[in-house]
Amino acid sequence: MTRPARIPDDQLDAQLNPLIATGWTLEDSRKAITRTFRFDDFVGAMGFMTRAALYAEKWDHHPEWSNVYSKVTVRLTTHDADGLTELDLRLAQQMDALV
Ligand SMILES: C[C@H](O)[C@H](O)[C@H]1CNC2=NC(N)=NC(=O)C2=N1
Repeated sequence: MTRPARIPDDQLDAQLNPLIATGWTLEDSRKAITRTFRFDDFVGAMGFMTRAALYAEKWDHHPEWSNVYSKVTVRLTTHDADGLTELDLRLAQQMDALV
């Protein structure tokens, strides 16, 4: 399968703007974005992870994430491209749409 290329650095800020607005932050030398999602309880957090996981599988693009009770911390990057690609932006947008 063809993997998307890393988004050129001079285009990154413009493309990330809508995600920065919802709480994503750029990290790791501009190679990853992270956001912490907070829910009412563990069931809310697990429901989010379960729904997001279906998109991760469908798009063959998987988050790095951790869960502590009602909190889910997500880090998105494309390992194959060693940086951010459109797949990360798409998954981030989808996660935003789930909350
Ligand atoms: C073989 C398989 O398509 C690859 O390993 C996929 C799976 N999921 C992935 N997820 C992420 N976040 N980055 C990748 O490079 C990646 N590669």
